[in-house]
Amino acid sequence: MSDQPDRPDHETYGFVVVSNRLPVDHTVDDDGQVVWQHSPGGLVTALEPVMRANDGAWIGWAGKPGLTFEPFENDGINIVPVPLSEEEVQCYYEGFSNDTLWPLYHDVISAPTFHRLWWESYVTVNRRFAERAAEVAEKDGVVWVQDYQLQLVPQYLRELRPDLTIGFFNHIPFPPLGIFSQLPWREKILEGLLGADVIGFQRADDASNFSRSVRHLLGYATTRPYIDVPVDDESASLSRRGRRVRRVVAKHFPISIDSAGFEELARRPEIQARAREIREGLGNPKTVILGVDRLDYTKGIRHRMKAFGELLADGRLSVEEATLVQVASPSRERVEAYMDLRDEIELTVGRINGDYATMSHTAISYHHHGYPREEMVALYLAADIMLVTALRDGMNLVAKEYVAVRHDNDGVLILSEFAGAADELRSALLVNPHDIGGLKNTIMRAIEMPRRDRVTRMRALRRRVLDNDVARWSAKFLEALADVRPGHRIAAPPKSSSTVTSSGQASSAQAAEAAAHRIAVRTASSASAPASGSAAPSSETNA
Ligand SMILES: O=P(O)(O)OC[C@H]1O[C@H](O[C@H]2O[C@H](CO)[C@@H](O)[C@H](O)[C@H]2O)[C@H](O)[C@@H](O)[C@@H]1O
Ligand SMILES: O=c1ccn([C@@H]2O[C@H](COP(=O)(O)OP(=O)(O)O)[C@@H](O)[C@H]2O)c(=O)[nH]1
Repeated sequence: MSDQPDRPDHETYGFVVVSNRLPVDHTVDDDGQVVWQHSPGGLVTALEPVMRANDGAWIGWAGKPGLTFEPFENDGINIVPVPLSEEEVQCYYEGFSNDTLWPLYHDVISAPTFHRLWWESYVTVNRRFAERAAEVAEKDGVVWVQDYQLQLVPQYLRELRPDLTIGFFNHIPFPPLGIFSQLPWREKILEGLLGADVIGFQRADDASNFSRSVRHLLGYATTRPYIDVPVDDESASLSRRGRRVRRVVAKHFPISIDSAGFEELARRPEIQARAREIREGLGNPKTVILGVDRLDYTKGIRHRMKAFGELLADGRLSVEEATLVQVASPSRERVEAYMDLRDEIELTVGRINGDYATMSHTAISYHHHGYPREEMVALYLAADIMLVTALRDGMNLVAKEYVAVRHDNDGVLILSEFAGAADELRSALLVNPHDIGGLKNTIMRAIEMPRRDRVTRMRALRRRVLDNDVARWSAKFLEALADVRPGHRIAAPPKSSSTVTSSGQASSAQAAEAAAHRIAVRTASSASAPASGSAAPSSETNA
């Protein structure tokens, strides 16, 4: 156990976020210049505004193997990179994280692979992230660990720095006991997570699945939302069974987006003009249907194409009436299941377009590309129907973004009941994507829905998304952390991002303020870092 020295010889922070991915990826452009590009996925979308509002540090991997960087500042965020070797990218990231845990935690839609070597790499990398967090966290600080790639970090970090308050948030589903039990290292994963003070999940079902696994596999007592973890510490509190325990909270905190930020973009004239241009480019079909996903087998892209293709085949739709725009942003491209999926989808797009497209209208406008936020907002504005058909999804922020930008109160959201967002967005048209007949009927219902009904539904959806934004999510999580360690001084500053709710109130600010009253706010020490975006690689490494 190495407690943080009172005066470390490097920058430390009162609030530290640890995630596999940093908000920026290291890329090199055609002229050989280093460009820090926005990283893919919802985790980054959600955490960026939280980090911008707080003077903390973000620890993570820069998305390329073999590179080491000094800490730097990018766009107002202090970045502390953790290196991964080529072998670790293969075994820890592509292997254990994305070919073992990802399919296992998403209903085994694809078969998970179990390799002992991958597990060993996962352990090694989790230790490295924990050690880096132990170095940069201020005494009595808050460390907030993110997602399934880092489930052992809370335990290792607690061993290294018992003074810290540790949170963990799982962005993907937590599977039912029957599925989780397949994992050869299941107890180790549970023990790893239980190093945290608060373990957050997207849905109430995820939290219940986790508590049930703890009860059955570790035999610890659970009383929702608490889990009593036995400890060898005479100062720890006594449980009802007379054992010394540390009390951990496991509950749901549905993640969200910077709703006001998205709405603000949608009100810009140039983005509205771009939306019109997109529709014109598609030949002005009566209805534009939009899908936006990482190219991932959990997203049900095949199912939605099957449904759309059948509607064209049945003659219930024509390409003049409806175009499906599918953005499939590149993801995990070296994992076999993702390569197979890409082949299958692109074959399907080719077939459907070959059969039904005309010289003036395409059936599916397919884009294997990652777009910047402004273009995403223009696409959302251009779309009459947003089609989210995930077979299983932690949350699905795309659904919330679509709602946030529709300040005209128009547009229809079709949402899979297997996406976490379906727990909150009950006024969407909810679908079971496995039921292709039902999906086809729902698409037709959305196309034919009278404006009055569309507006009623969209208004209700917007209330949810504007009131429950990402600042409120982080404030609630940090508040739960503060409650778990009463009397313990927490150095996290939970400031809010600027947000106005549908009712015109500063909801996130209020939530954050409430949290702030319960937490002794202390300003984190500031980072001395190279100028914004100017980090230079200090060495090549095979970490
Ligand atoms: O980092 P990658 O391997 O490229 O993957 C991108 C991210 O995908 C996952 O996102 C999840 O988090 C979202 C926000 O909570 C949620 O809406 C979505 O349902 C999840 O799938 C993954 O969990 C992240 O760790 C990845 O960075
Ligand atoms: O071309 C794209 C495709 C997606 N996204 C963003 O990626 C995130 C996807 O998050 P979601 O929770 O829907 O799914 P995930 O990819 O995290 O599983 C959303 O913020 C999208 O706006 C983006 O910026 N550009």
